Amino acid sequence: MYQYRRVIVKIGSNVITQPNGLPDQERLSHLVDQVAAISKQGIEVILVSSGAVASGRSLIKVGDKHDAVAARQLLASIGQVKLINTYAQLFEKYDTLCSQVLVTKEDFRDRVHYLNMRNCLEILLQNQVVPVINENDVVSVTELMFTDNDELAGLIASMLNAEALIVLTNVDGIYTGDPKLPGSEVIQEVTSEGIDLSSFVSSARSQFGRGGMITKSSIAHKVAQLGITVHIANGTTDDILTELLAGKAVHTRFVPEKKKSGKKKWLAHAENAATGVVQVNEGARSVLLSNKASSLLPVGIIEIIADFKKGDIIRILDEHNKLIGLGQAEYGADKARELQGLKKQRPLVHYDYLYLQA
Ligand SMILES: Nc1ncnc2c1ncn2[C@@H]1O[C@H](COP(=O)(O)OP(=O)(O)O)[C@@H](O)[C@H]1O
Ligand SMILES: N[C@@H](CCC(=O)OP(=O)(O)O)C(=O)O
Repeated sequence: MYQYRRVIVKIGSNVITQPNGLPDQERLSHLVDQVAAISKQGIEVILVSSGAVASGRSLIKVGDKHDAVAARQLLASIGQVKLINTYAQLFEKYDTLCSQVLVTKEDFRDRVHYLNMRNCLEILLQNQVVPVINENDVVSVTELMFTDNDELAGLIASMLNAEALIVLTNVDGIYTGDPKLPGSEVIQEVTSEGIDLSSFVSSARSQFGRGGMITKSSIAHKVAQLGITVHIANGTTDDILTELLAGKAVHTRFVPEKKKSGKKKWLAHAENAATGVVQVNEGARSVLLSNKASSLLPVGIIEIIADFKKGDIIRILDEHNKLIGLGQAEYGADKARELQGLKKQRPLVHYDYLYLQA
């Protein structure tokens, strides 16, 4: 039995799309029934729902004169109207309002913008509204795109301090091999020191999925590291949400580590907003990655690789150029070069504004 107060539920394209590419209205309706049931238990639910492109396919035939990006924009822009209206009608049966929130990666880059979005979502939840979030496919093309809605769901779970992220896909969880092969089994629990999933997870994606299990498992790892439980389960299984929360559904659960602060959660997803890059020596690396709460001190810095200003987000590399963390700089690159290698100097990044990943 899982006791959660706030849960993000991500619904993948394949869960609500029929094999012919059209929306699966029955599945959508059953999922809303389940969301209504768990909301009645006092759990706040936020939906991150794919399905705009699929819904668009049911309304318009895209000629081959458009490239893939234009076709996706066309289908998603038309389809989102149908998708959100379907949700609104389904929630109306429970006297529940839902809302539409369309975002791009840019919305998470700037902290003020990020906080504005978070405030709006909190106000919606305070008014018992179910936010239905999706990527704004009309404007987020190429570099502005999330890898897929798994990444978006991870960002939202971190932003709203959810206790759990439930990722609904079209398989029971992460398998020990190709889910279609008879010998493959569902991996039911994943811990940070546990098995390396990369040998099990192939780049294969389902018919309408975008990210595949590779993005799902890497996002799940990162979110669990921030202290949020991640469940990957089969959204096409009847009663999956209610059964999972009751501890009865076979699925993959990522065990959460110690809860990180809101600022650290924001930093964890902020690599795209980073400007500066600094390289630290082995001594600094081992202190930073130890369980001791340490700030990044100039004595451990061996090179300022890319410039930055006070307050910027910087990437922290070890001697092998591996990213070990992200942090907010207390002062700019010029000052950092002056203090580089010196003892007893002000930290470049204070511990509270430092996110580290082994
Ligand atoms: N080890 C694995 N276990 C389970 N699924 C896997 C694995 N490796 C690859 N996959 C594929 O990942 C797909 C789910 O990801 P994706 O297609 O992005 O779905 P969604 O639309 O839910 O995001 C599965 O349908 C399966 O084909
Ligand atoms: N914004 C897109 C979402 C695409 C996407 O991320 O799909 P999936 O990998 O199935 O979650 C849509 O609504 O179709």
